[in-house]
Amino acid sequence: MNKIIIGQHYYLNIYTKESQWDRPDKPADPSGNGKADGPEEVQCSHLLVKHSGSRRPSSWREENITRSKEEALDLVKSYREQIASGKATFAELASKYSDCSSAKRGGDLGPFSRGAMQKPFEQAAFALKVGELSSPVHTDSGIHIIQRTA
Ligand SMILES: N=C(N)NCCC[C@H](NC(=O)[C@@H]1CCC/C1=C/[C@H](COP(=O)(O)O)NC=O)C(N)=O
Repeated sequence: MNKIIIGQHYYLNIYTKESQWDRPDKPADPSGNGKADGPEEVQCSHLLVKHSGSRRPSSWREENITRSKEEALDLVKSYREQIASGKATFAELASKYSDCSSAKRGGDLGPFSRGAMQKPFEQAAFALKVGELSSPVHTDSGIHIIQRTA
């Protein structure tokens, strides 16, 4: 049975909601990543470029997608460079060029937990800080750039 000592302070991490008697030895991490296993849920936008090897080589943009994987990677790299350099916004390019129906929402996939997306996508998404842009990510769908938005 835990002893309650009247008047003894305890410390509450307002981000992870964890409490402890001992004085914390470092400031709490506002991203709530104080937990070893990171966030429960993230929100991301993505720009998907499909290729002939995609699990479904078709999209709202193109009935039958025949570009090679190499061509898709070149496109993804050029889009990433335009976004990273501020020449274009993520939403502008995703809404024009993404081979996913989320293009209509500037690439927004909404919030999702682990288990919703294909593993390579999930691993990359959960490793991003809010606002961060991923490197090109390969899944069975094609090649993605991911931006974590929440
Ligand atoms: N929960 C939300 N918002 N939607 C369900 C997502 C289902 C999930 N989808 C993916 O993993 C691919 C890669 C990341 C985004 C994504 C989008 C795909 C890509 O296009 P497709 O290869 O399907 O033609 N279009 C929709 O599913 C899956 N487990 O297959």
